Amino acid sequence: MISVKVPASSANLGAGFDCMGVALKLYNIIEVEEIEKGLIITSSPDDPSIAKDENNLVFKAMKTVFDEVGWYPRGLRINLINEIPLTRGLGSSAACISGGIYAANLLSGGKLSEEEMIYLAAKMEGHPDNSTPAMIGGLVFAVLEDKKVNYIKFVVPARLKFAVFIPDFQLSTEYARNILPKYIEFKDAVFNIGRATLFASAITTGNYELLPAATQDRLHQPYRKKLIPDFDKIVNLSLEFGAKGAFLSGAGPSIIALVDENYEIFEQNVKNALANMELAANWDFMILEADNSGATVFSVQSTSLKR
Ligand SMILES: Nc1ncnc2c1ncn2[C@@H]1O[C@H](COP(=O)(O)OP(=O)(O)O)[C@@H](O)[C@H]1O
Ligand SMILES: N[C@@H](CCOP(=O)(O)O)C(=O)O
Repeated sequence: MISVKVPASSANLGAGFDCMGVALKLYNIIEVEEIEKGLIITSSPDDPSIAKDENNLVFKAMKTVFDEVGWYPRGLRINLINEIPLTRGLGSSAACISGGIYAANLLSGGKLSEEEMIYLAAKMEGHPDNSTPAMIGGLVFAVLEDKKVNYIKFVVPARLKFAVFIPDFQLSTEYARNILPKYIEFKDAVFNIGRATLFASAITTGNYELLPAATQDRLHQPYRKKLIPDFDKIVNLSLEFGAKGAFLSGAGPSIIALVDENYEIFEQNVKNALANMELAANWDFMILEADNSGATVFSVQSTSLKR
């Protein structure tokens, strides 16, 4: 049996719609083994939206690898141990896709290179901003081209923390993409290019004072925040308590605030504020570090199946 550990991810990071994302230290574990025949899928905790048949996202990702390399297991057992909350903008689907591809490649003899796995994952997800950090870790700048992903991985220092606000309601990425406008104004494109470029420079040079300005966005947040009650309240309280920027995580509904050395005071202030605020939903709060490793083998046990 092969166990793979794959991180959550937060995409966009303010201005970098579909091209910037970071892996976070919150994980799913995918256990896979070849069996005599059939497909057995188990999951804990279980969730009705996790398919137990060929529609399961991890299985679908594994199948793209088997089709690519022309090797198929006789049967397959998949066990999912999920820590990443579903449909909250923390890359649960990208974790399934990148983790499934990584596990299938190991099971089928490691024929695909890292670059090939990154490309397959981004193609399946439709954008490379979650799948690439889920695969290789770090904070990634990535563009999906015809046959490859062009990307740069930045190893995030432990000093930078990601304060994550997770509400008790879901928002599917598909829905949150469909409500975006087909066209945007030239000035809004210019606004985002400037901020995304500034973000890339500021984060990689440690100029965190620039991050509140560099994480402003006009491409997706103005539209999506209407679907997230109290979005502005949470962003504003984070900035008041000294966050270096606060924005929607992926397509939402989770919100991320960037915090550096003073994260313990920040955490205390936020917890007190959340306990005393009138909010439409319940919001979970946790402080995470970036994961700089991506999908990794957790354990390998030899299987009794003989070919
Ligand atoms: N652990 C899992 N196992 C199987 N499918 C999953 C798992 N986690 C997420 N998914 C699938 O991904 C969907 C959520 O994807 P998406 O809407 O993109 O949200 P997210 O922001 O969490 O990636 C779920 O409805 C489910 O179909
Ligand atoms: N760039 C995508 C990112 C979606 O991330 P997810 O974690 O919500 O799946 C978008 O903004 O649609």
